[in-house]
Amino acid sequence: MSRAMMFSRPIAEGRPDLLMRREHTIFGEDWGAGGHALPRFGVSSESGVLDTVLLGAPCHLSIVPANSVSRESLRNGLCCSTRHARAQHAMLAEALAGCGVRTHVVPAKPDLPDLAFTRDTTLMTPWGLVELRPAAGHRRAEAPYVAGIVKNIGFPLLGRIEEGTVEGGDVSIVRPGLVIIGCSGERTDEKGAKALASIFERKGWQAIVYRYDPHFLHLDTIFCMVDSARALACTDVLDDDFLARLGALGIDLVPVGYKEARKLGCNVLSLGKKRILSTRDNAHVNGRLRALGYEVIEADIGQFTQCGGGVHCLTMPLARH
Ligand SMILES: NC(=[NH2+])NCCC[C@H](N)C(=O)O
Repeated sequence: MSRAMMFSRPIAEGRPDLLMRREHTIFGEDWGAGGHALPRFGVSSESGVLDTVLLGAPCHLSIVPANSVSRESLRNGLCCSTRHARAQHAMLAEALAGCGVRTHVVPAKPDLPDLAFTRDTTLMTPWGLVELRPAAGHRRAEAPYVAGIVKNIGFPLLGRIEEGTVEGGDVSIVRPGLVIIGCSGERTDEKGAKALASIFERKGWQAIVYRYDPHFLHLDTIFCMVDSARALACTDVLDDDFLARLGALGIDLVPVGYKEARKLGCNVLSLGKKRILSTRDNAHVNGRLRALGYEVIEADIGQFTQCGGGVHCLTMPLARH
């Protein structure tokens, strides 16, 4: 699909009110004479070249005992330094910018301690942004807040999840036409998974719902695409039927151990063109990726991993080529 198609077609589909402007649509931010600028948007895979990403300011980050990793951090007496978190986050943003990725940052809000984990509250699809429905009580208010900011920047909203609960860490847009939705029953539940699946199915996509144990916070802590046909996978944890299904879908798996997954070793962000943004603490996983020919860019994000989230959780792609 040409770049122009990729970004212009969904605009018309997601925003019927913009149909009339379709003829002015040129790839990028140019709407032609008299039109409003609409940023590049649309994500149809986890590994297309990353153009634009959403980050959230971590000024009020704290370790909320809402997942197994963060509870362990608290047991071990760890705590957050917001100064340190901000410095690490700035480095992450710099690493992205250094790779040619545009970033938008959602401003911090005192009552939203996990706002930096932008992955979970909204989801950019090929057709526009979906406001998700977090299950975690302390994260519920993030979704409308973040969706409002993204809309104000100029990105089109496709809709919102109104039934059940869905968090974006459970969504893997594997490749055009195929999405996998993790469902632990705690963060993403059956109703929410179904509601999100139907958005994709209505567009002719296959949506696979994978049920797993809620000990693991989100699917992206145990399974993460690094390429159109390769994923990091905590193979000891993922069940055999699912592993077989991934194999049948032509997805090659790079095994990641349970302890590495707890350190968010699976939780990487593909920048496309065999470039992976990963956590500095996961030397073993990074080494394996390098041996497979990937360029691995390491980010020191210890302040965030102790809260249970890694690079994938801290980033929500808004546009990929
Ligand atoms: N996509 C992810 N895995 N996000 C991690 C979010 C971590 C956050 N502390 C929470 O419990 O909600």
